[in-house]
Amino acid sequence: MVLCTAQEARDLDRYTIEVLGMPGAALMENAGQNATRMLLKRFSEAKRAVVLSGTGNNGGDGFVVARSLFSAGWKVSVWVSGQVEKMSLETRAFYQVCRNMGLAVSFFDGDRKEELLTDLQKADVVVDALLGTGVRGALREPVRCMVQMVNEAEPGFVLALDAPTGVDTDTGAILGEAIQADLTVSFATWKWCHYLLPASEFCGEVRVVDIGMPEEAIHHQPPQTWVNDPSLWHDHLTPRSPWSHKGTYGHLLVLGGSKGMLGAAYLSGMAALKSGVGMVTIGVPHGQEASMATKVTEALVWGWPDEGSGLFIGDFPSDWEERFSRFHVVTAGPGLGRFSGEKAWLERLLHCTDGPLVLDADALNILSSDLSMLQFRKKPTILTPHPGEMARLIGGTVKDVEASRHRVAKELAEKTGATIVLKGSFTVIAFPDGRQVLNGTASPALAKAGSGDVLTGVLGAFLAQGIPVESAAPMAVYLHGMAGRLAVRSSDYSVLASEVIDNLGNAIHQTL
Ligand SMILES: NC(=O)C1=CN([C@@H]2O[C@H](COP(=O)(O)OP(=O)(O)OC[C@H]3O[C@@H](n4cnc5c(N)ncnc54)[C@H](O)[C@@H]3O)[C@@H](O)[C@H]2O)[C@@H](O)CC1
Ligand SMILES: Nc1ncnc2c1ncn2[C@@H]1O[C@H](COP(=O)(O)OP(=O)(O)O)[C@@H](O)[C@H]1O
Ligand SMILES: [K+]
Repeated sequence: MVLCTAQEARDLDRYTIEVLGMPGAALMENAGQNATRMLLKRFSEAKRAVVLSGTGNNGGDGFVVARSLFSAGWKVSVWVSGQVEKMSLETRAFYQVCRNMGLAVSFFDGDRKEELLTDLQKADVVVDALLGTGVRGALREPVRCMVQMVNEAEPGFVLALDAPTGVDTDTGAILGEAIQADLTVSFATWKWCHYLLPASEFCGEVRVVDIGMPEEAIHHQPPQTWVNDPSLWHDHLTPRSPWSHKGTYGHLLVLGGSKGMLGAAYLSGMAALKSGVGMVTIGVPHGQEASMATKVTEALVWGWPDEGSGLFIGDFPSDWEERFSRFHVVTAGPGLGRFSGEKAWLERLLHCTDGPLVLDADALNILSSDLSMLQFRKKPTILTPHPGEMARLIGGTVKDVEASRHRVAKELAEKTGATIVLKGSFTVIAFPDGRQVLNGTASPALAKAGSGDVLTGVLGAFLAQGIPVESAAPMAVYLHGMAGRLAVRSSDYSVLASEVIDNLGNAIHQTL
């Protein structure tokens, strides 16, 4: 499913209407009808509704909802935030239909506050059709006053059409005040405000409905962002062939597991094995080999120079060249630690890894000192920072990252040529060509140390199975999030990273 900026949504509408010849009124009718259907699913008995309509096309959707609820036997009153003369052509047509059918339509210019407030307080449902993607700047009167009154009246249920009035479609900022919705029905595509904070907290549940926009419009002018779902990568999640063997599914090297952080590399390695990779070698400092070997029996363990410290040192093992030719993918970071000679070590790793390379955790912190190291890479590099690591990579703060996570991820991907997986409650995957995928499958159960190490392993495993990064990254993030949800038995307080690993099989099975 596509995710649009306001401009992209306008371009899609324009192409559908002006090039494909679809009447704008038909789209508006579909939008209003499908939003009404969502409401009628929730309320089996006729209720009292107040519809607040603006003079733009969002208001037109509101008039369609008002008429449809009225026809379904609801008591409906409509309040309009401007004059008839200001209405767009289609909106005016649907306003006229409401008048012709005898619906109560009032105009609000700030004078009839008491009347509007009483109406809002009596309503079971308020439909917000004041502003949609056409909003510009801080709310002006009388819209601002109407928004404030809805929030004051605290109606039982608020349905917002396309977006709650008062949120900026593209930045997710609040334009002074915003309507607190219970349900937002978005038309044809997702919009950024449904994901970005603080706007997303005003949307309530978000459902996207079809408005009859032909797929052709989306193919003609593909937006830059997609919401993660299996249709993006399902072709690569195929049943395993009965003729396959371990060599079919790739060999992954996991580098990490320094003294005191053995568990991180273990989690990555186990997650990779549970995600179908054929073979895993875990590279740990020499002193850690025995402990790792007793912890994981299914992986090979390879000792790296450590000078007896249990930490990596800035050297490679003598047999690295011969070994490296056998690995299809390398992941480095979980439990890697910081060590002397680390920058030269990472530079060498970037040079000698001939396949995809996933960098996480301390590998990212080492990289932060000099992003130009990435310029040598010919094969895909994937960086999987959490917001703290991302802040170090861009030389900013976590606040900068969280205020605009999609923008910082896109900029870093374009600047470095790497794929960026910026983790969080909504993980953003940004590709160097500007495309992005936003993930919504995760769970706060994953907000616990070790979850990121699991993701690194899942991603490494899919890449090692030959899945291109454009599919492997969204696939790994989606299934990791789903496994996090499936791991919740009693409470999301209690989920362990190892339980997320145990549920990867269920997540894959449910998606296959
Ligand atoms: N034909 C189409 O293009 C379709 C559009 N659709 C609806 O149309 C909406 C977009 O319509 P529009 O582009 O007409 O825009 P809106 O209806 O979202 O808003 C435009 C109106 O809001 C006013 N306005 C903008 N910023 C304001 C502010 N800060 N304070 C007070 N008033 C403000 C403008 O003066 C204008 O009158 C979508 O969100 C969707 O709901 C749907 O009906 C589907 C089809
Ligand atoms: N509140 C949340 N909702 C959904 N996913 C989350 C949430 N908090 C964390 N996650 C996910 O959990 C993982 C945490 O990764 P990270 O912070 O690197 O952990 P660690 O390095 O300790 O393993 C990421 O995939 C992130 O997207
Ligand atoms: K709205």
